[in-house]
Amino acid sequence: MTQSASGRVTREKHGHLFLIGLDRATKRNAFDLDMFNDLFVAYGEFERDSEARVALVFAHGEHFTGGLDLANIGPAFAAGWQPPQDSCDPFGVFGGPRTSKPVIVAAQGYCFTIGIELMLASDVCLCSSNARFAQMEVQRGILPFGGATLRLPKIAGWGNAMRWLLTGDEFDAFEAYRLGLVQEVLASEELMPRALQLAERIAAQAPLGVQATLASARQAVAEGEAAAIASFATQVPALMASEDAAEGVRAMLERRPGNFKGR
Ligand SMILES: CC(C)(COP(=O)([O-])OP(=O)(O)OC[C@H]1O[C@@H](n2cnc3c(N)ncnc32)[C@H](O)[C@@H]1OP(=O)(O)O)[C@@H](O)C(=O)NCCC(=O)NCCSC(=O)C[C@@H](O)C[N+](C)(C)C
Repeated sequence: MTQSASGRVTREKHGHLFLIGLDRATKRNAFDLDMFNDLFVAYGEFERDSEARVALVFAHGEHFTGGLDLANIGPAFAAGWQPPQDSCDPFGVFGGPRTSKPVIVAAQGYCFTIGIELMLASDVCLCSSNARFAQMEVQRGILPFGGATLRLPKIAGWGNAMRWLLTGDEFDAFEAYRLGLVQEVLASEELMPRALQLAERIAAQAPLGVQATLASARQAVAEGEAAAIASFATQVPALMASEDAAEGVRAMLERRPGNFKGR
């Protein structure tokens, strides 16, 4: 396991998995500027790591995050914060590229504001049954500018999103499931084993196919179906000509799992 420059974000590799851990547990993993920057850097490392196929973001300690450490980070935003060099944007709203590979989030305990927004920008999210969520910016005199206004109405529907965005009230794991924010609710001790299992399952699939699937779905959501359909013209021939597509056919005929290389 390696630590980020500030010691706030751990990185660990398990085969094709890239584990990113929020590590400021004594402060309920509240994001100060160092931690915020380090998360961007960790996503950049994941993106550039040719062996890493899936990232799993989790939190050390009992809570995912208590949100932004406003006193520390507020001035940086007021001064026009810019992403660190060679980083990727975990939220997809702060500038810089997003990672092209899938990200799974496993959350427990408090999962406030930026924690929800990290989930909304990720691909599959799990939480433990003790998780508590709140997008509480309106209680702090600001708005959720980390993606919740863009994405929660899309996944949860207008009224469901406004119920929580306009009050900042807390909601529980089962409401998060109903809203579509998380795909599974688990007992605390099952959270990480299940998240790892799911990450392994995705990592075992053909990487180029996984990334193309993600890119196509993202494009359809952001730019509409016509744009995503137009991209098939380049995506499909490139994938069909890949070594992994040939291996996929061989594996099917030989009735065995594919052994994919990502090329
Ligand atoms: C999370 C919490 C419910 C936990 O309560 P607890 O009783 O279990 O623990 P605690 O004693 O309150 O906290 C433990 C330590 O953790 C610190 N801490 C907890 N949350 C923090 C936070 N958000 N910022 C800084 N420190 C925070 C506490 O100050 C404290 O530090 P200390 O031991 O040195 O006194 C409680 O601490 C709390 O309400 N924290 C504040 C939550 C909050 O207001 N978060 C900011 C919301 S606004 C926000 O996130 C901005 C966001 O919109 C930006 N973006 C759009 C980009 C996402």
